[in-house]
Amino acid sequence: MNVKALIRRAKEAPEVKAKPSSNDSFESEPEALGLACLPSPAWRELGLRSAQLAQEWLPEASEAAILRNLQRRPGDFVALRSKRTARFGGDPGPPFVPEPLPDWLNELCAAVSSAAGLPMPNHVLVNHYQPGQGILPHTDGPAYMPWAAILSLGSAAVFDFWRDHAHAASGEAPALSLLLPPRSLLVFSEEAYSCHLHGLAERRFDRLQEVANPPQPEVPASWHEQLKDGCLERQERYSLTIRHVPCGESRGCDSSADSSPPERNLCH
Ligand SMILES: O=C(O)CCC(=O)C(=O)O
Ligand SMILES: [Fe+2]
Repeated sequence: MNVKALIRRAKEAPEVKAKPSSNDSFESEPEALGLACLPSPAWRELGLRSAQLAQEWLPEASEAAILRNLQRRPGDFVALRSKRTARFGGDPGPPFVPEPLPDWLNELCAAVSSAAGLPMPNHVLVNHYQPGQGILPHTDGPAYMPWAAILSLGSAAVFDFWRDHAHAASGEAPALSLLLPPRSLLVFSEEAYSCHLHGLAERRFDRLQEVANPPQPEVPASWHEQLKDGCLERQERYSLTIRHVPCGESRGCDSSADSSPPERNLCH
């Protein structure tokens, strides 16, 4: 049978909904994260103005709850060449087509907003990487307010900043390499957001010697199995890129929430 016939037959067949088994969590409600009273984070600025990192920001129980919430909804993800992604909050456009965030992501966004002193985020992109996968150097662009918060879950990975496209293509060392441990929150804005590129190399091992923030005073005992000759082996990692899509009249959505970034040239 050819492909057209297979498609016709699939369309004509009655829709059969898979019945979840009793231990299947697909139908269960997403969990709250318990983030109401997080202590103020200890931010560290690490070699690049307007980039700061809070290590051990998220409690382990909240990390586990986020991962369970994401694993409950495999249909939210699309597979790309080098990762899987799930988008919450709508198409950033333009035009921005806002969609409400699920309650547990609103809870996370409120905690990020209060920890980093940022406006309430309205958009979350989840990236799911297997060991060896990464994301090419890029900027997040003008669709968002000029800041991003990245929450890492499941594995540490090294996150690089590059001065510009020529630098990223030059084969030289990045302007800054940061170790993002699981449960850390990276926030970057202004120059670091608008001028620099950022990305994660597609490799299985990250060299700890090359990062601006090697583990202090020593590598945590729970990482020892992944540590070989000063290199840390990546595990499966999720990152949540938490941002705010401005919602001005010109973008075709609620102007009362207008928070378009001012036009400023920050790059030298
Ligand atoms: O996974 C990461 O840490 C980076 C994600 C990122 O740069 C993005 O979503 O734009
Ligand atoms: Fe990005």
